[in-house]
Amino acid sequence: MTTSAPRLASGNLKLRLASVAAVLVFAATLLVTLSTLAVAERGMKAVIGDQQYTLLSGAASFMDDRLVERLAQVNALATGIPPGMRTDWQAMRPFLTGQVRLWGADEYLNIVVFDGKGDLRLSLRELPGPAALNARGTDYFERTLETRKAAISRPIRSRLTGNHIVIFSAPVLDQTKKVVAVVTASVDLRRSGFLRQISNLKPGKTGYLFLMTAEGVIIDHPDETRLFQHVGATPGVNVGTERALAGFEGWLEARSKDGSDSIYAYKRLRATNWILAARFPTAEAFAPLDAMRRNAFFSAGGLALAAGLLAWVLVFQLLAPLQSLRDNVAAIRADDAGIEVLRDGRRDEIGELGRAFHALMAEREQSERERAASEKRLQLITDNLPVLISYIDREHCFCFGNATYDKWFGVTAAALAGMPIAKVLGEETAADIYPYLEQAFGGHSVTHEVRIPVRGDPRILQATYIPDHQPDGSVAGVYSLVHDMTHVKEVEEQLQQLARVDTLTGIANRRMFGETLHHALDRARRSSKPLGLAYLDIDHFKRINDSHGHGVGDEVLKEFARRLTVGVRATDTPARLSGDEFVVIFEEIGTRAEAERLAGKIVEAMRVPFRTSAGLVQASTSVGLALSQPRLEQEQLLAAADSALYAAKGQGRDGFAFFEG
Ligand SMILES: Nc1nc2c(ncn2[C@@H]2O[C@H](COP(=O)(O)OP(=O)(O)OP(=O)(O)O)[C@@H](O)[C@H]2O)c(=O)[nH]1
Repeated sequence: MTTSAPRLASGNLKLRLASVAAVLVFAATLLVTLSTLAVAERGMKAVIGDQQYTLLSGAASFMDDRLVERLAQVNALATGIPPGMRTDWQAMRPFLTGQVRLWGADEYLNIVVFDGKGDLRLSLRELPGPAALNARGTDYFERTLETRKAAISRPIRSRLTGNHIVIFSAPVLDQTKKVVAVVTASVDLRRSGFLRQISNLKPGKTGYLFLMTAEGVIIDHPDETRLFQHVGATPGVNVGTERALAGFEGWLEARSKDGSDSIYAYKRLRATNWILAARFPTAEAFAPLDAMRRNAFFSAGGLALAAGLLAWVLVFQLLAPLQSLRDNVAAIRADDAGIEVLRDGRRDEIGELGRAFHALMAEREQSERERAASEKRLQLITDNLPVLISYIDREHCFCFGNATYDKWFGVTAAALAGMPIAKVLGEETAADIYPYLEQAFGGHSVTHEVRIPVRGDPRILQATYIPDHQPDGSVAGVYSLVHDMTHVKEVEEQLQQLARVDTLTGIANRRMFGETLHHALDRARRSSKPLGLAYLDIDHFKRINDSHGHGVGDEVLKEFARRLTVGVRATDTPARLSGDEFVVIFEEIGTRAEAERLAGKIVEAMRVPFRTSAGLVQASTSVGLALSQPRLEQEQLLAAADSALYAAKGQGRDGFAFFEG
């Protein structure tokens, strides 16, 4: 098992997953809490806003009631003036005083009566200013005159007293419904208890109510400098008030001109169309909410932290089996444990994973065993083959080699790995085989022979190089198969030798005769010394065969060849051409006489009876002689000798004849 493979990842994944789960749970809890808080805040704002508006509506209704009540009161005073008294200012005073006393209230600053032209006719209280006053041009007087109905003035700063007042006016009509007098009752807005009462409704400690006309003139405001000022007189914009002037009623959140956020509520008075407004600074309104938010934030944070921690612990525990699976796999890889530890896992997906691993590794181990066995078999075969098997890389070094290298060169397989060819086979041999190797690296299978001494014994080896082609077409290395051809070569040589020797007689056969004659003729031409050729045939050999059998015939042939061999010079070559036909090449014969002498010697030698298994056999031979000439071809020389033989036969056999060209 290899140990160079990358190590298994450490337990970071478990830690990371647990941390991610913890952070997610923490974030989710915090998010849920904060969004719930946001919803609660919105709800609370609505509650506060609605509450403000309800209170304001109550106050407005209260003011309306008071205004209408007073208007009715003044109207009742005016219409209650007896007909004879309507322009009798003197008589009117005690009447009015009596009536006002009846009301039992001190709510009016003064009751003043103007005539139809607007001139002041009667004042129940003493006026601090000039006695001559005219009401023409005032909004309440003109409106009363015009509508002949009771009216409420816009808020006014009294020219007489400097008080902030409103005036309730009612017409006094004569029988012709003409306005003959206008009764007015002035009310000090701020002292009458009319605003004071509603100011008790101010929201919180920093909130307040304010009142303005439909046109935006401030009637009541805690900041006295703004009284009777238009709202626009203070720089800045209050969106709420702008909208209220445009007709909005209800509550909203807006930024005040001083820059702080507030809840504003607006309600119009029915009697005067004035706008009663409440401002409740958000800072105070939501102070409890802020505390609540802080508390909620901390408790949510705590809760989220606890939940996150819990998630962390749970995920850590859930992943523990995965950790143990990882540890088991690591132990298996380190050979500290067998794969069996994976089999008996939990009954869940991780256990499944372990069992799947086990199955996979069992299959792997099985195929590993099979591969090892097959490799062993192959190793056994290759190591016992009388063949060198190796793989040579591009650096001309052996990558591996079989045991034959050890047997032949004394280099073990372990020592061979990485060893250069030159070191194993010798520099010279290596130089001889490099060209063939290069061809193999070029992508071609190559076979060549090489002579290498193996354990001191010169051997002829045949090497075959097979390129190891890669998928990309390159050649990574070369498989080398080398076998010893020495014995084959020897046999081959023997065979070749055999092919040149006559098997029956052991002298040269026709083939060797042809080769020898060829070379002998060359030599004869170079030395200018002619050679002689004798063509021999055993006389009536058929008869010997016929009378003694073929075996005896063979014995005669063998003896004939032997006598021929011993009867000639070492430089001469006797050969059997076929059947009972023989030839002898006499090199450097010199003369015809010499040739005839030799032929005569042969004829003589063959007359001696042949000792055979069938007893002595008498035989003789006829010889045809020819001498080579410079321009005479081999075939012509042979034909000449044959022709001479024919002549010798014709002359009665047992003798020789010379070719007479
Ligand atoms: N025993 C034996 N006989 C052979 C062999 N080769 C050829 N013969 C026989 O040798 C005889 C040769 O006969 P020929 O050369 O035609 O005639 P011959 O009887 O020698 O007569 P002449 O040549 O006219 O003197 C034939 O009968 C062949 O069958 C052989 O290897 N062994």
